Amino acid sequence: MTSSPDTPLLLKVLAGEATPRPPVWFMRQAGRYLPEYRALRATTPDFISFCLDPEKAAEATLQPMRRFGFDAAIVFADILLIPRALGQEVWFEAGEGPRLGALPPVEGMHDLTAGAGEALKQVGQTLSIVRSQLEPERALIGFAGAPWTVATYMLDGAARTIGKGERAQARTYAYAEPEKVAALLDVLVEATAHYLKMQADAGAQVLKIFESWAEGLPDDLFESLVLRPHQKLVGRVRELGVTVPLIGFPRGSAALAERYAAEVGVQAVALDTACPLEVGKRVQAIKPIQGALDPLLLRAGGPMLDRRIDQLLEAWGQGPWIFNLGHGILPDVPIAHVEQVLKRIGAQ
Ligand SMILES: Cc1c2[nH]c(c1CCC(=O)O)Cc1[nH]c(c(CCC(=O)O)c1C)Cc1[nH]c(c(CCC(=O)O)c1C)Cc1[nH]c(c(C)c1CCC(=O)O)C2
Repeated sequence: MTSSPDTPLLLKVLAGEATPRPPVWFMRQAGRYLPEYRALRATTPDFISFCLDPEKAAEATLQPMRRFGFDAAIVFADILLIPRALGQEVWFEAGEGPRLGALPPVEGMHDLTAGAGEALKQVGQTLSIVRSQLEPERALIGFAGAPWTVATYMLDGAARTIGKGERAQARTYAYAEPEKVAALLDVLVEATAHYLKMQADAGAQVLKIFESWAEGLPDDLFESLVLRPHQKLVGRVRELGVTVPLIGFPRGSAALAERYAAEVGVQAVALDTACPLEVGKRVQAIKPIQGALDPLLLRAGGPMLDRRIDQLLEAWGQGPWIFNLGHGILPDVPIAHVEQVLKRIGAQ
């Protein structure tokens, strides 16, 4: 099917159409590197309350679109809204990141299946506001954390290791209490499927699944904690009638990325910074890829930045590819470096 001139580049790539340049958006493109974000954020210091204020969250989503004209907007929200909606306390310590209260018993968790639950309806409102203000040629992305990544936060709770690469506590549970962890993942699959459906109904044209903690897993755990739950989630999302394309991001698992691409029914695979160009090419032979500029190179800028963009264009530019970072943008990235990238790609 050929698309209209208004069809966003991102949707064209995800549908397998050739495009004159890769679509560009950045993970965490809304956020602290933007002075306008810092000013808006200061009006609601509590981060969760900010995420659940549809007017403010929509404004934060649109800020980077106005400034840079990225090809896609990603709704301003957080993966930790799901544990909160399920009944676990979530808060953010200034300068330290997320903290979670005691894990409620799986049987007692709130049911999110009816319209994704009251605790998340604001995210749908944010999406509707953004869609009504976004030009038709820009895509709107909704998202959720993948079951294992969200589970690591739920299991690690207030532990000091939270947010560290090892996810030591959660992984120990995965070995010591496999049935309990499997039951938690099943609850998350179901809740997340309904949450993603609600987002598609509210105007999200693409949905991204963030598996930020796929890193460092031995292959048997990768299978039980990542591959199988992603397959279940994709299956449930489709059963619920969602037709929009899905992007999976199994961060830190380049060695297993081809398997992920072949075995999980997402439409595209997002690759992280450490994924070799050769591996990206092999994944690209299976389905469209997204990635994977080093966020630290974006911070550094200069000729090395141009050189790497050229390398990425050379390696991946002929196939279906969405230009992005390998992980989130850092708060101290100079705005001029973002502009440098967009110019080099031909997007500005
Ligand atoms: C693991 C994870 C989280 N949240 C998210 C992930 C997966 C992506 C990844 O791996 O980075 C996803 C996320 N979080 C946020 C977005 C918004 C949309 C966008 O990408 O612009 C998205 C897509 C806003 C946010 N989420 C958060 C901020 C910063 C908080 C602030 O503005 O005060 C933003 C803009 C807070 C957050 N939220 C989370 C952490 C660990 C932190 C603290 C770290 C930090 O401060 O950067 C959990």
